[in-house]
Amino acid sequence: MAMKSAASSAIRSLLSSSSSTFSRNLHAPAERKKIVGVFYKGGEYAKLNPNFVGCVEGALGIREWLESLGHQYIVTDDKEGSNSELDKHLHDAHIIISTPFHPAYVTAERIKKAKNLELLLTAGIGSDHVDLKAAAAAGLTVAEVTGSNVVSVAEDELLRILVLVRNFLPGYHQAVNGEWNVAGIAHRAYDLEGKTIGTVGAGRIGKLLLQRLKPFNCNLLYYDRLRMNPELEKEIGAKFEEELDAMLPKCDVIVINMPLTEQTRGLFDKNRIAKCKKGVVIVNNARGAIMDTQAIADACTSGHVAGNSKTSSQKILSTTKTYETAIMIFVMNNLYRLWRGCLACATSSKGSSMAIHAKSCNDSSYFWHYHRCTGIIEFLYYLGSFIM
Ligand SMILES: NC(=O)C1=CN([C@@H]2O[C@H](COP(=O)(O)OP(=O)(O)OC[C@H]3O[C@@H](n4cnc5c(N)ncnc54)[C@H](O)[C@@H]3O)[C@@H](O)[C@H]2O)C=CC1
Repeated sequence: MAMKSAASSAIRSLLSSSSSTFSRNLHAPAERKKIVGVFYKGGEYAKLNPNFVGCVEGALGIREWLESLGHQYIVTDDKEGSNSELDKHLHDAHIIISTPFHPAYVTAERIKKAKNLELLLTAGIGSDHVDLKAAAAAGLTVAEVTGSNVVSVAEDELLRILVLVRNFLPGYHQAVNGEWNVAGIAHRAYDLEGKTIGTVGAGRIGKLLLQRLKPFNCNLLYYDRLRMNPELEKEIGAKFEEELDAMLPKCDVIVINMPLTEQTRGLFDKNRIAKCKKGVVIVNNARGAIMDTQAIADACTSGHVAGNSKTSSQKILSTTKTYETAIMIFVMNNLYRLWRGCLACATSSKGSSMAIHAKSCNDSSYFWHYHRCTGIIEFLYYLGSFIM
């Protein structure tokens, strides 16, 4: 209910907005649109929290609004293969909404089938599930809600660093199994204080992580194609590294916070992992494909990497046999974090200041719109500009 009333007030304030994107579309003739939302099933958990809207049952809390405007809103979790519910609706869908937690992979083949498609909207961060070149060629707009869950993610990264550096998991398993073997934990449990921690990518999430790490009295480094302004760098207390390969051997902990692009796919291959300090802890917050799965599994096996935490979708869990094997072997030093659908529930309702980061693919060179908006409003703003 809270989300629904937030949505209604957001829409009311958007209607009074004089923004060019919005007013352009307000003057366009009203057309009944077909919107397909692809989310994971909430199941029993959907009933536990009325604000848990990021699932099929919650439908992002926008069903009432969309239907009151005469639009058709199909919501499904069935997205794989040509017989999927998603594919059944592709031919006449105008808008597809998806999340990185249960991504609808919009391939060139799907784009070709979707003759009416106008907007691919991610209720979250990252558009790597969309074939951007094919979307650009088809004149589609691809938009994501940059900044939407960055605090949740930065806090989660801090948690994962601590879990691995403090060697929390074996202790947990001992407690659960009624064991007491202090040496089994203590031989590789460390303090964060005094450790060198480097983030590869220091954008919204990377910066928040560095800010959170400052009180731990660590030596903080960052590598990014863009350097922070000197005041911010000083405030955060992190040192800029111009070369990734020069930073890696210095780090006890490496956190990956950059998007998956053509430049970053496979960035952490065998050779690059070999450049890291022996016993390094790696927390990959970004997409799995930045890391060579076999290379990281091998490095865990050899002990070159002492701890590894990655985010993953279920698909990767169930299909990457090699890595599953590695998980079995290295259950103690691998922390495998499943993406969580905390987005719409925990973060957007806070109404913190955020930005829409929309890639408008009207020609082959993307140009970028930036709108400063508030929480869930940014998502509705972009959707509204296509349907009202
Ligand atoms: N695991 C999770 O639950 C989540 C993961 N993410 C992932 O985290 C990534 C980062 O998110 P944000 O910090 O919000 O993005 P952002 O766009 O604010 O920051 C990304 C940073 O990476 C840098 N960068 C990009 N390509 C680079 C390259 N080739 N070389 C050097 N630096 C490069 C950019 O300059 C920028 O500073 C997302 O793209 C997404 O894949 C985001 C949200 C949730």
